[in-house]
Amino acid sequence: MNYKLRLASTVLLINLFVILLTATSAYLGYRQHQERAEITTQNLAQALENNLINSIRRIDVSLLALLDIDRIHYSEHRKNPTLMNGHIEQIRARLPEVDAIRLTDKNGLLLAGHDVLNSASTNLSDRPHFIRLKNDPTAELLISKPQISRINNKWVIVLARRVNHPEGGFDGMIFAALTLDFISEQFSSLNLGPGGKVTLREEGLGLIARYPEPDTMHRTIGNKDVGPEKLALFTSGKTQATFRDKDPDHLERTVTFHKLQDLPLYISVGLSPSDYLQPWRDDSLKLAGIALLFLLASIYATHVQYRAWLNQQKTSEHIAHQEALYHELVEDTPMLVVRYLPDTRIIFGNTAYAAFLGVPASEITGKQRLDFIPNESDKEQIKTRIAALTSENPVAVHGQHRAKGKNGQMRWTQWTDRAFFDSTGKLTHLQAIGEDITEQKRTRDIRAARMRLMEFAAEHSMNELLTATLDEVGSLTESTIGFYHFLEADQKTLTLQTWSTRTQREYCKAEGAGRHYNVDDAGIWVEAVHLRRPVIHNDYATQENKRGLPPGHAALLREMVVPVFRKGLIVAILGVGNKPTPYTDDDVQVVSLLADLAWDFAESKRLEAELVAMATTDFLTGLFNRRYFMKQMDSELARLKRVDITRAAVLMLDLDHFKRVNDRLGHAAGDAVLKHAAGTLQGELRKIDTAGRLGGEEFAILLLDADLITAEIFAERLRAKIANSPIEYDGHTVNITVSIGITVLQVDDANSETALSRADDALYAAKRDGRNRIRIADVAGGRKQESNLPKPV
Ligand SMILES: Nc1nc2c(ncn2[C@@H]2O[C@H](COP(=O)(O)OP(=O)(O)OP(=O)(O)O)[C@@H](O)[C@H]2O)c(=O)[nH]1
Repeated sequence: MNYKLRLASTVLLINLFVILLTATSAYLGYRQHQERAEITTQNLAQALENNLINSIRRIDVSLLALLDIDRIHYSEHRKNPTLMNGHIEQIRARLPEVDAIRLTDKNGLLLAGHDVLNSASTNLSDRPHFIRLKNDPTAELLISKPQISRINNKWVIVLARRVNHPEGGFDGMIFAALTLDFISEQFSSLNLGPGGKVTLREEGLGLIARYPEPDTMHRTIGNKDVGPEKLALFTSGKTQATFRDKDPDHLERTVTFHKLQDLPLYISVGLSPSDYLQPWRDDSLKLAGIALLFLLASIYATHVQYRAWLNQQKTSEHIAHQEALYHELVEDTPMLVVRYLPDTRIIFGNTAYAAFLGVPASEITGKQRLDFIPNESDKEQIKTRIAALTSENPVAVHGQHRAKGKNGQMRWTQWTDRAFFDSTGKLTHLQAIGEDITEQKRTRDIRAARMRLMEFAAEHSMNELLTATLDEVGSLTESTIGFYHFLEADQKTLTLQTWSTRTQREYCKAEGAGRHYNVDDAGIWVEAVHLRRPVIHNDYATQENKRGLPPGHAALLREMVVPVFRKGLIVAILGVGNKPTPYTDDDVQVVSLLADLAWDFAESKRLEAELVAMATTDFLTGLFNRRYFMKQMDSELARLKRVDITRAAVLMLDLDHFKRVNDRLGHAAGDAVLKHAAGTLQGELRKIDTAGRLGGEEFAILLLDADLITAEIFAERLRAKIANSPIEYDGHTVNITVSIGITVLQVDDANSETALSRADDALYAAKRDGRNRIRIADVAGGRKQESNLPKPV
């Protein structure tokens, strides 16, 4: 049942009940007043009956007494009837209701009694009661119909008795006359109310007396008009009844109709409902008024209530609509939405949030938001953020923290928390909207790491760069172990390259850098090479193929190794280990990216080194080329010019009769001789010295911190070494010698070429002088000097 119908029926029922109650109460009141009226009429009728009967009995007794007196004094009274008057007056004085008592003779002529003397000729023989008394010797007291007295013209009724002659026979009538006025007066003493009515009727229903008396009373005396009820009752012979009747005067009354015992008189007492029901009417009207007021009040209250309900309905609908919109919005958004209480108990989490946590949406409510945040510092951070929200400062707060996502994965999330307060300023709940920024953060972190590594690469060696890469990978994946090893093109030989700083510090007690390692001899950490894909061992202890760890290696909980591919071949592997939580595909992505980057850096470092080498080195002998050698000389000469205290010697060398080797044994043999000579030469140098091949079979040496004497000693040692180191080539023993020209750099030298040509001149001198010997340039005047050292044999 809808509210409207329920409200209407409730109010209707209440009102029906009130109306019923009012009606019942009114009806009962009516019944009570009606019954009371009936009882009152009965009591009044009874009282009147008693009064009248008493009077009549007293009058009758008085008449009988007078008859007795008359019988005793019969003869005297008949002789002088006035004698009787004294007795009559004496008795009448005790009967105030009686107007007159009189005596007639047998012919109806008045003999004695009140005013009889003045009306002696009055004859009553025609009166019906006289005739009846005359004719009926057994007649008792007779009551006449109302009649007008022939003596004083008053309306009276007469109570008469037969007078018998002492010797028998009718001898007249004694009677008492009651004025109707007197009876009416008796009635007037009753309090019947304005509509009340009392009547006395004789046996033929003729009216004797009535109260209130109408103005035309004399015309209504003897009137037999009665109400239908009364008539029916009378006809049925009943002597007493109480009923509602409508009188000929058209007034309805409650009437008690009573026959006066054995007397031929009927008394009727009627009370008008308009009188006795007046208090009931007043009460009922009041009650009805109250009921009406209640009805109106209830209708008004219902109306107000209904309006309020309608408003409430509208508000509820509006709120429900807003709620639906909010839920739709919140459920459709890919953002994570969670509403929670100040103690972080969740009251709502959207689908995206549930999916993020990997918890069924239905189970989220009631859980603590902090339960999904494993990191203690993050928890503290959130509590601080919540505390910062007050009703005075209700702005949203932003922050990032880690959260335990689906399958226990650690995810980075970014949140905006907003607080809601009630009207008293009390914090009721909070709403946080967030997103999973793990990918973004990873991309950002990787980009930052790349930038750092690129900067780092410019200033550091390949190995330093690889270590730095491993340190970055370690912090991105929360790993405490990291290693980077190269794989040769045979895909079998690993070259142990480097480890992360932390690994070197905490784990790798065994030295292994540069060691070659056969893939087939390695443990499961090289599975990535066998399987040619990234491999994760999240529970290292349960792995069957592990071969154990070298002594001094800390326990390995879990590891992940990714291969680096170039042109279909694995060129390197990067491994990490001991992350506190399991490694995931996300880690593979991070590690792969940086491993690749590291390889590219390593490659470019290698190429760079190659290019440098190519630019400075003679490809056949491995000595520096002419350009580089001259550059070294330039810088040394510049230093000399700058400081003027440094010393440097320059040696020019040329193999003797080298052409013959070529001619005799071929060009390859010549190359071999050149290499051999270069090797011997290089072997004699200190680290600070520089040797270069200037072209063909011509070499040069720059000896730092050396004067002519030192240079000469060195040159001689070199000459002797070469001369005494024949080379075996293709079954031939090739003996070679070398001629050397020496000079020193001088502040005055215009450039390197100046010094070099001086040495070259000395060399030419050595050749000219017979080869396999040393000549020193005359630095002062450019004169060639022969060496003081022993001559070659
Ligand atoms: N095998 C070989 N021969 C070279 C190379 N560069 C130059 N030569 C040869 O070295 C020889 C140099 O000959 P020459 O300049 O006549 O000098 P020589 O035969 O050593 O005689 P002297 O210097 O006078 O003792 C030439 O035959 C060049 O072809 C090289 O890189 N390899």
